[in-house]
Amino acid sequence: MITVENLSKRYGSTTAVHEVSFTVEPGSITGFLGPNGAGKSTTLRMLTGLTPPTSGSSTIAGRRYADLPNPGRVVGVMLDAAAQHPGRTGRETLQLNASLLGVPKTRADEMLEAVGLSSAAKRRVGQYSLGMRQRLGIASALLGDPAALILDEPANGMDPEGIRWMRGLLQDFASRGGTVILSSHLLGEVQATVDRLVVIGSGRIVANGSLEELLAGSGTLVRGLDPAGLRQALTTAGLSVEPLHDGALRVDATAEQVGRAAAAANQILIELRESDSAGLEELFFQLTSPTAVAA
Ligand SMILES: Nc1ncnc2c1ncn2[C@@H]1O[C@H](COP(=O)(O)OP(=O)(O)OP(=O)(O)O)[C@@H](O)[C@H]1O
Repeated sequence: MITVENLSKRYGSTTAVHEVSFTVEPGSITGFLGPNGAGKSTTLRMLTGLTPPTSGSSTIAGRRYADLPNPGRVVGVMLDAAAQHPGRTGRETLQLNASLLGVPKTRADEMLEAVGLSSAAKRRVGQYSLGMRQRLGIASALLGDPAALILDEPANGMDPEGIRWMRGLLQDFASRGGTVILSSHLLGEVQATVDRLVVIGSGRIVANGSLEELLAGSGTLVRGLDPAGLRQALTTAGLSVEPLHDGALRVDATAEQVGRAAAAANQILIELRESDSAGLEELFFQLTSPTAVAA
């Protein structure tokens, strides 16, 4: 289990992370979602002892990262796949990391196999694509056979096939009781992979729950020919309405309730969809927009 309690980080007058708290349970994959600059990397760096927090604390398997005697055997970390030494081959990279961790060097080839890089084992990392470096980073994180994984933007640079592959690998890891947190700035990239979401905007947690809960909470999206008239009609019908951009409205009701209320007021609908991923994406943008966070 990973716990984060009231973590804050200030850089001078900039608050990068403000009182962030959440837990990541074993057997689950949590997506840590937020736009660029939201505070994801800073939070993950604090969690892995690379950045000292201004206040607050975090633990992995019940201990602070700095107190883990051999952290790589407890938690696999990939924060910057591009940071691997470009002059070493994939195999050398993993063999070196294996010796640092105190695991047999043979683990290197096993992990290369596990991430589909066996045929590129002897190539220099500098010649790897970003997607291949992500795979190598994941292999490196898995070397110590840890119970938890912390991955910063692992899908970045991966093609759809790579993302599908990663999904299978992480779901298998979690199904064996592993704890996974992975960050992303794109909901669509991780939506099919994660069970839970922690959404961060401008350094603050703005949503936290299972994908199901958040989907249900995203309500119904509706758009009408006459946005103001439609809003009025829905409000009059007693429904809770939140205007989104482009004249769309988010309503805390089923599509049928929205359709009926609109029909009763002779409002013409041009779009009506219930709590699907598009609705969640919209909600995500709403939640993380600077104005929403400031409100
Ligand atoms: N070392 C630093 N010094 C000063 N400000 C920093 C430092 N590191 C991060 N920040 C600021 O903290 C905020 C959060 O940055 P962070 O990198 O954690 O965001 P992020 O969600 O990971 O974004 P991205 O997806 O772009 O990596 C940003 O405003 C950033 O400019």
